[in-house]
Amino acid sequence: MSNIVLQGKNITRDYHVRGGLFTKARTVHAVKGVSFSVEKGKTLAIVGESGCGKSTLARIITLIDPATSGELFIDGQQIDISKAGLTPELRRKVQIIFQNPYGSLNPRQKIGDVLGEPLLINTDKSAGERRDLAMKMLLKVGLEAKHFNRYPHMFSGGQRQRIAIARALMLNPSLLVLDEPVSALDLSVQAQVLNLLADLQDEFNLTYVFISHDLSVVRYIADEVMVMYFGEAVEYGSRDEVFSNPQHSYTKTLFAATPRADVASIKARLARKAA
Ligand SMILES: Nc1ncnc2c1ncn2[C@@H]1O[C@H](COP(=O)(O)OP(=O)(O)OP(=O)(O)O)[C@@H](O)[C@H]1O
Repeated sequence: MSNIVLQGKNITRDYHVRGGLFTKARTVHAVKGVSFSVEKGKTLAIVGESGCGKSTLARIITLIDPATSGELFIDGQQIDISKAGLTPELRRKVQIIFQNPYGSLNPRQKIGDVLGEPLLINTDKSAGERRDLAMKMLLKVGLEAKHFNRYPHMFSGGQRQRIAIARALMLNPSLLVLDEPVSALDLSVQAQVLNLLADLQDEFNLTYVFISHDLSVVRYIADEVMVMYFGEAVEYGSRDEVFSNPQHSYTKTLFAATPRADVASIKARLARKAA
């Protein structure tokens, strides 16, 4: 059996922007024929500067937005990406985590209910089973039992991202798309959340697509790296290949502009934790 969880072939997305009083109508080629594949238990990082098309690609992979053309396969099954919307089966398999989880947490819902909701909607588990599984997951992501009955505003940014991760895992997905998941967090909290993601990946054999503009984070988390530039994948390979021998002039410029201190700091923290 193939070990590929996610495969994209020639994915393209054009946006038609209507003209205004002083501007002409135009087409934005946000994603231009991008292909990739990710094996089970591995992380593909998609990196590039603002506007390069990485979020558009994340929204296509999670069927939040349709593609203009191209093919997408999840667990070997071809998905119709010409229109948006996940089927119930795919909703179990594919989950997305955004930069700011607060926007997707209902301020009037207690965390226990936030975590139980995917089970309520997608399974026929009893209230007691949902409660037990929600509590288990809460502890798994490093939160405490006392947090179960608290509301989203009572948590820090890092804790909210842990809640979002816990909620995403409630249905045992095979693929997690993480769109700038640590960008809004302080560096020390970033390291903790990255560490948690790495632990969960090991434990559940999760597959990640990790979208980031931050090379130091990508260097830590990725197995494979795809660099996007104006909608195109200009570089694609294993992390070590891409970082040690970048081929495209854009990648070289991007790397030259990245401070190395961040990587060292994150690694040092992770090493301390592991010790
Ligand atoms: N709904 C839309 N309508 C028109 N153009 C869009 C739309 N969404 C994105 N774009 C354009 O598509 C291109 C890619 O945008 P996208 O958000 O995917 O980039 P990004 O690399 O994720 O940037 P950022 O990190 O700032 O979100 C940009 O030029 C953007 O302006």
